[in-house]
Amino acid sequence: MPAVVVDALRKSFGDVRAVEDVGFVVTEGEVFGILGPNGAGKTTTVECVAGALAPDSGSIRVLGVDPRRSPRLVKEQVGYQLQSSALPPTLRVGEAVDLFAAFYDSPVDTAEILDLVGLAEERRRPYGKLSGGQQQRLSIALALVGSPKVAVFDELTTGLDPIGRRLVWDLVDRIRDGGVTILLVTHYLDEVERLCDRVAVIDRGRTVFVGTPAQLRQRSAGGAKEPATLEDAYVRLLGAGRSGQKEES
Ligand SMILES: Nc1ncnc2c1ncn2[C@@H]1O[C@H](COP(=O)(O)OP(=O)(O)OP(=O)(O)O)[C@@H](O)[C@H]1O
Repeated sequence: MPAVVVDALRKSFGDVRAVEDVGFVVTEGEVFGILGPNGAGKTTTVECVAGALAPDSGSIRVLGVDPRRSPRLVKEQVGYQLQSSALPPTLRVGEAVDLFAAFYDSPVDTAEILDLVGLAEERRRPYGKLSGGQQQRLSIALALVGSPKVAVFDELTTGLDPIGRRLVWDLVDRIRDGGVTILLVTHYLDEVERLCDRVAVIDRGRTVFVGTPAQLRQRSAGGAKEPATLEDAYVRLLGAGRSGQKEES
């Protein structure tokens, strides 16, 4: 059974059509990247998958379950990484994990999860005193507290230094090795190459590509010379959909 199936998803906010027609299938156990320009509809899509938003139309299945029909079941199966700024600065690391653990019937052990994300030593530190990388790793811990089968990470490494990014990448590897399927919204093509088995590219609310990073390169080569980097291939793919707009040199 696929972990996540999104088909013909559509979602508007008032007059703004955030998602027009998005579809993809995520296989169990893979790290699936979601790419696209600012405002393309990536966060709206994953919020629908996590059951945080109700789609206007289209269908979503998470491990075979429709989040609209069984929101509680899906919320138990999906760990959604909270935007880090949402926590009060005086809340201690261990308290934050205990607080989130209280929402689940059988949460993971606080010490175990802090050990996994490398924050065992920071258990008594207030959230506001953590570095950006530590805050991100805490947000990952909070997403995993309920032992989800699917984890959704939205711009996990934005603003982190190279060492912090690598720590988070290693952590994503370990979470995948633990059998969790991961949806990863990102703007970084090096991150995609490092972590993702397959990606969906969303542009102006529509899926314009689904496949492996290698297929993304091949597709945008289109007979011409293969793009030098995955980022070149991605820019070329999106540029092709923008007639009348020229890339700046
Ligand atoms: N709650 C909301 N109310 C009104 N408009 C919204 C809301 N959430 C998103 N939008 C709009 O929907 C569109 C898609 O937003 P979304 O956040 O899904 O894009 P994104 O691809 O995640 O962008 P980014 O890469 O900048 O995070 C944008 O035009 C955005 O302004």
